[in-house]
Amino acid sequence: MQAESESSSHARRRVESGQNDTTAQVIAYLGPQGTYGHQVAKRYLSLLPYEIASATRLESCPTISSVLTHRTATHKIVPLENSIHGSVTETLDTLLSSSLSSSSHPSSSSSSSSFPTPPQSSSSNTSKSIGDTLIIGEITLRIQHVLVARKGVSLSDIRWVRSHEQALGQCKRFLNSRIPHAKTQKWASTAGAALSLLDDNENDDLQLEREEGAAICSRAALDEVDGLDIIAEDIQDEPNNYTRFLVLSRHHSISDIHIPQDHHTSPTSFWALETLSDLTCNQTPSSSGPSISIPPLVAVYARPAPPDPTSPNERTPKWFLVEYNGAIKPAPDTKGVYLGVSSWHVQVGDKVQQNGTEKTDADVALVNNHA
Ligand SMILES: O=C(O)C(=O)Cc1ccccc1
Repeated sequence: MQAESESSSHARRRVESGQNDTTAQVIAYLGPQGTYGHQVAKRYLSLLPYEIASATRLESCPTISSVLTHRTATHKIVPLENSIHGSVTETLDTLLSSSLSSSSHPSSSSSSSSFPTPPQSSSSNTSKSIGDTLIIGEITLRIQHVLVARKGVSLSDIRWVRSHEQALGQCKRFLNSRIPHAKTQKWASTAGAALSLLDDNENDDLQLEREEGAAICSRAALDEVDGLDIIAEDIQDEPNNYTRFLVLSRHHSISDIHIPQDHHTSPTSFWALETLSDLTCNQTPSSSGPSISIPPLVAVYARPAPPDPTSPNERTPKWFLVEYNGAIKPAPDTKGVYLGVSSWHVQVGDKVQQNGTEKTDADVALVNNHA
């Protein structure tokens, strides 16, 4: 593992002074090995200073929510959004539900308060955020999917395809045009779906025939298993297909966060909000009405919230994950729950040069093409 000089000496000082117990570092990711999350976790590990990386292990979790609610992980990797299929709903739902609830969010009922003003301690009102971890950075991974099946199975045999719902959504065009009769089945992860094709004892409600099944996963998933072949490659709807993964860490204080060299970007802050009116701040009365200032928004991700039993006829309530430009740290009267600042960004995989023409079905490479 390559150490980065500046950060390594910083880390060494911390290790020597006993500030950090580097023996218990865990990076939790959506497993099993061979998922996209696993690739990102390995990349993140390679960015850590040597002293920290050598005392850090990767830990596979069965679902995205179990990554985020992992009690002891010091680092967590979760997908946030994809350039083709959009938000990763399980990530949003877990971030929002573990941060927001009427009992754990006393400020939600107050009618006016000022928006978070710059910094004090970043952990002051964050105790209910995801296991005391905060967002610290992000890694964007280029995603190229393959279709895999048991050895000897060809595309014309396929009657069902299983994968993570993001992967199924990113390959819709291929699925609809090449195997339109195939049923799709959501699975917890891409690599998990691939592995399941080999499991003869799997309790399968749909009674699916193994020889008629395929899974969408990364090429790397096949490094971990024997018995599967690639039957089509590069099957995502766009060659430029990217997923943005969040990196969360226990090390909240800026002096403890390792910022990979050359990867600084303008910071963005993440907040969980119960209502969009919590966006407003600094409401100062004036002759023309209240002037409302909202920090520059990068994105608002909305998800259904649990229904409110006291007003059953309300429109479906929503919760929001909001991303602001800048490092906006919590103040005591802050509305919403602070989830951290992404202060660095690593891009894995180059952008594909496109000549402006749309990808056709013929561009999808079929391997063992008996279709
Ligand atoms: O299932 C995986 O491999 C994941 O890491 C989740 C995912 C699935 C598809 C695209 C990006 C992330």
